[in-house]
Amino acid sequence: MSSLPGVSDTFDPQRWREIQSEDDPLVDTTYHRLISRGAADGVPAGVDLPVVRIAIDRPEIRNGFDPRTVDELYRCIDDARSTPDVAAIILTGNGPSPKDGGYAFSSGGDQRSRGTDGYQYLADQTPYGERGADPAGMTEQRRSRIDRGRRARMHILEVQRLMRSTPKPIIAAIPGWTTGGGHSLMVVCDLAVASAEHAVFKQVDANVSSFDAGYGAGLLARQVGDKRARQIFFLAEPYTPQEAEAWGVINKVVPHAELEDTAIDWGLTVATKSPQSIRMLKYAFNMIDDGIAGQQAFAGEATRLAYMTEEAQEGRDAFLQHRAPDWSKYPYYF
Ligand SMILES: CC(C)(COP(=O)(O)OP(=O)(O)OC[C@H]1O[C@@H](n2cnc3c(N)ncnc32)[C@H](O)[C@@H]1OP(=O)(O)O)[C@@H](O)C(=O)NCCC(=O)NCCSC(=O)CCC(=O)c1ccccc1C(=O)O
Repeated sequence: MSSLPGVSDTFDPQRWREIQSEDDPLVDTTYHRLISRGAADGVPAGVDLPVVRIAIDRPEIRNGFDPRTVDELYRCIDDARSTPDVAAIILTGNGPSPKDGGYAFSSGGDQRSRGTDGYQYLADQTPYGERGADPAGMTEQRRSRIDRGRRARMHILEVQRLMRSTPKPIIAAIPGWTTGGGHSLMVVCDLAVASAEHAVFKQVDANVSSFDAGYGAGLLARQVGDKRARQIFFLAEPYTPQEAEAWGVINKVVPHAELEDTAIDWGLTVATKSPQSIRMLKYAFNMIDDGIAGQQAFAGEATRLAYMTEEAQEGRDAFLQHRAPDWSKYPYYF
């Protein structure tokens, strides 16, 4: 775990305030809100800016994630998703490792926590959802079944779905190794910038008998083309940030020292755009690959837009006033 406030060598503590929960403190991740430096940001120093930074904070194991890490990622992304003045989210990995100086975005599932039916919480970790679900009088058989289901998880996939349905761009800032489930998280991010000196990509799933056959493989193929995606998975060879950029896996390679500033600049640039346009565009980009779930997300926002029209308000008012709606003012646009 990194010692705050210098959580990473590309992290500028002057630009961030920590978001922490006293009741349920984050252990495996860090969560920060961008704040103004004053004149350089055009608003008084210390004022919140519309970008957050979420980082896996397990540099000793190349930011591999276990079930608790996954719970925390979910909590942080959900908080950022539902904070109305946050426009963009940076997802990264803290580092370098205090053990050997290695950098990582994420090495994927913590293989030490992998059991026979999923990834296991350690004995001292409280599985998310444990609270309030322990009815008295439970039989031993039922308790054992529930415990087993709670303790063996595959829920990084829930994080992927949350990232996908979050109507705000998620920017991967990639300081180093990006492998396995970490590679898949990067694929699900909307934009990605990587360190020229330290980023290395390698899709190792098949080396350890795992396979992200969802977004990790399917969306990657959409991004880089079918043959290249097969190469990345079947050969599991390391590839460079320059190759990642050329193949379309990431958007840009920058000097390591500029990694987080570039991600911040992109986040702040997104924040200058129309929130409605960004929301509709993200869902539009997702829709073809997400099937009816993608259509539902886009359609929900279309419904919100429709609710803003006088025509929709006439429908609501007519119902509440026990009268027939009067559509006569509204043309059949074509
Ligand atoms: C990432 C490496 C290529 C980096 O290599 P290197 O720089 O030489 O460092 P190392 O000396 O190997 O590593 C340093 C240190 O970290 C430990 N470590 C690294 N990665 C992990 C990890 N994933 N789990 C546990 N420990 C890890 C390593 O053992 C060293 O420890 P020491 O004590 O110092 O020896 C290289 O490290 C590497 O290849 N790592 C393993 C990558 C890997 O196998 N990842 C798992 C792939 S499978 C996966 O991610 C599936 C999870 C998932 O997303 C998923 C998919 C589908 C359904 C559900 C799920 C889910 O819910 O999880």
